[in-house]
Formats: sequence, structure tokens, C-alpha cells
Amino acid sequence: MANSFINASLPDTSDRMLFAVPKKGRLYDQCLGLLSSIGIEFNRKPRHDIALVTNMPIALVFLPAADIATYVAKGNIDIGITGLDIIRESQTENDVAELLRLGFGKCKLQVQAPLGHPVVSAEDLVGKRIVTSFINLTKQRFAELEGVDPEKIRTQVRFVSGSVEAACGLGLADGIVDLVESGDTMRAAGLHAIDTILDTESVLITNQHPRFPKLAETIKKRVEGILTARQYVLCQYNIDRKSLEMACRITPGRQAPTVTPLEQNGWVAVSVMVEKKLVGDKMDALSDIGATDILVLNIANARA
Ligand SMILES: Nc1ncnc2c1ncn2[C@@H]1O[C@H](COP(=O)(O)OP(=O)(O)OP(=O)(O)O)[C@@H](O)[C@H]1O
Ligand SMILES: O=P(O)(O)OC[C@H]1O[C@H](OP(=O)(O)OP(=O)(O)O)[C@H](O)[C@@H]1O
Ligand SMILES: [Mg+2]
Repeated sequence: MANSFINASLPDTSDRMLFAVPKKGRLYDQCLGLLSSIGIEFNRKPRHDIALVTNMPIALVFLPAADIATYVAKGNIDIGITGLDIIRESQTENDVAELLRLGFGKCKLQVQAPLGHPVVSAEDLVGKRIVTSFINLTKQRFAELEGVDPEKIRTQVRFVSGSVEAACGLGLADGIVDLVESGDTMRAAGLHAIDTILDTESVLITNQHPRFPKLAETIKKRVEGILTARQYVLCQYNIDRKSLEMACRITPGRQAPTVTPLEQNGWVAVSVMVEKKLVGDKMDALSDIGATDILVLNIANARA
């Protein structure tokens, strides 16, 4: 069960759900934005890694992303945000429950080797020197390639905590395993990707025996609403009732379009949710069938 923080200099969290978020790095800003969007209010003192939420029985715990899955799995933390890669690397996938994929922190864990060298596939690195922050996932991949258990691989896998991409240039490694988003870091280090171990993104997780199931469900529903709001826009337009069936095929909505009669004989107004990434094409198609006054409105929040 989660242990409340009993250190006298720390706030009493015994009656609060402990919610861990990355304290820095690539996920930090997105996590703060998400907390704000779901109405979680808190004041975090400088250098303090615990902040009491002022409007819900929650305590935010700011931890290194790499540690969050383990804390949640062991029940020290009730709910958290981290990367799928970290869950797999910390071998906690059987001990945490994935509530939602969050759509940010998307990247790939890839095997990388110096350009211009004869290494063109992960097989070419078997038995050689690999440097990574993801020891377990790297050993598993080379165990697959070598056809042995991870602890019996010939490939030499060494841990570094960051700036992994420098290892080949420094002569420490023949290849690396690291995260790739844009590829800028990889290319700047004269490396190229030769194998993808996994695709990752940030996820909301709890453990298998949550102490505050109802509150965790509330958080999940609020996050789901924000993710929906980010994925969709509200499209409104006027159309001749004769073309309404065609228009509804173009914009079917999540459930169905809202149709209201206009004060202009034979015309209706339609209001419907449309996926943000499709809205340009949908507006063109609506215009082509005679729709007018086509408006697109952002959605601040939503509940399915
Ligand atoms: N370049 C990236 N693009 C997208 N997501 C990333 C990227 N790098 C890391 N992540 C995600 O964020 C998680 C934490 O990585 P991050 O680099 O932010 O932590 P860190 O290395 O401890 O922090 P820092 O890089 O500030 O030292 C990763 O496990 C991954 O899920
Ligand atoms: O493909 P890109 O967009 O360049 O992103 C990939 C880089 O991002 C992360 O590094 P980070 O910035 O977290 O620094 P770190 O290596 O010190 O963790 C990761 O370790 C890669 O190095
Ligand atoms: Mg990093």
C-alpha cells in the first residue's frame, strides 16, 4: 500500500491520492499543461517535489520519469504519467494498469550505428559493444537476435544515464540504443537507425490495487475529455435540406450531427464534431455540395 510521506518537514499526504508526474525533461511541460486542463490546482514551492492539490484530495509527486512506473507498480504511488518505454524497461508491465495513452511523448526506441560503417542491421552488432540507458530492452532485443536468454548474450551492453549519442564518437561503443523523435540528435552525432525496438508514448497508469479507485476514474474521465477536445473541432454550417443526407455522410460526427431548421425555407443548420486532422478536406467537400457559412470552433473540453 502507498506509504504516506511521514517526514515532519513534508506535508501530510496520508489521506490523499499520490499522483506522480515527471519532474523535468521532455514530458514535464506537457504534463503540467494536462494537469491545468483537467482543473488540478496546486502551488509547488521551488525545489519541493511534493505539491498538495488545493481543490482535490490529491498530492502531486514530481519524480524522475524513469522511476515513476516502479513507484506505481509497488503501490507507493497511486497514479502516474510516464512513457511506455519506461514501463517496459522497468519490467513493470504486469504490475501497472494502463488507463489511457496520452498522445504526447511519442518517439521510437531504436538501435543506432555510425553512418559509413559496415554496420547496417542489428545483426551486425551482435557480439559488439552497445551503450544505452535502456539495458533490459536492449538485452532482450539482442537475446532475440542471438537466440539465447538475455543474461547469456555475447553482445556487450553498457549503461549510461544520458547523452547516449556521444558514445560511438568517443570510441566507447560500436552502436547505441536510444530514443528518437525528430532524429536531430541521431543525425548530429553521425548515426543512423538500423532497428526499431519499440514505439512509445506517454501513458496514464495506476497499480493493480488502487487505493482511490473512484478518484482515479474521475481523473481518467477528465483526461479522456481533454484528449477528445484536442482531437476534435466543432464544425457548423448551413445546407439545403435536399443536400443534408450527402452532408451527413461527409460529417457523420461521433454520434450524429445536430440539425436545426433555419428561418430560411428548406435550409438547415448543422453542428457536428469533426476530427481536427480531417477538417480541411471536410470543409472543401461541404463547400462543393453547396454548404455555406462553414465555421470551425475549437473545443475547450468534452465528455463522451
Ligand atoms: N525526444 C523525445 N521525444 C519524445 N519523448 C521523449 C523524448 N525523449 C524522451 N521522451 C519520453 O520522455 C521520457 C523521459 O525522457 P526524458 O529525456 O524527458 O527524461 P530524462 O532523460 O530523465 O530527462 P532529461 O532528458 O531532462 O535528463 C522517455 O522515457 C520517453 O518516454
Ligand atoms: O530525435 P530527437 O528529437 O533529437 O530526440 C531524441 C533525443 O531526446 C532524448 O534526449 P534528451 O533531450 O532527453 O537528453 P538526454 O539524452 O540527456 O536525456 C533522447 O535521449 C534522444 O537523445
Ligand atoms: Mg532525456
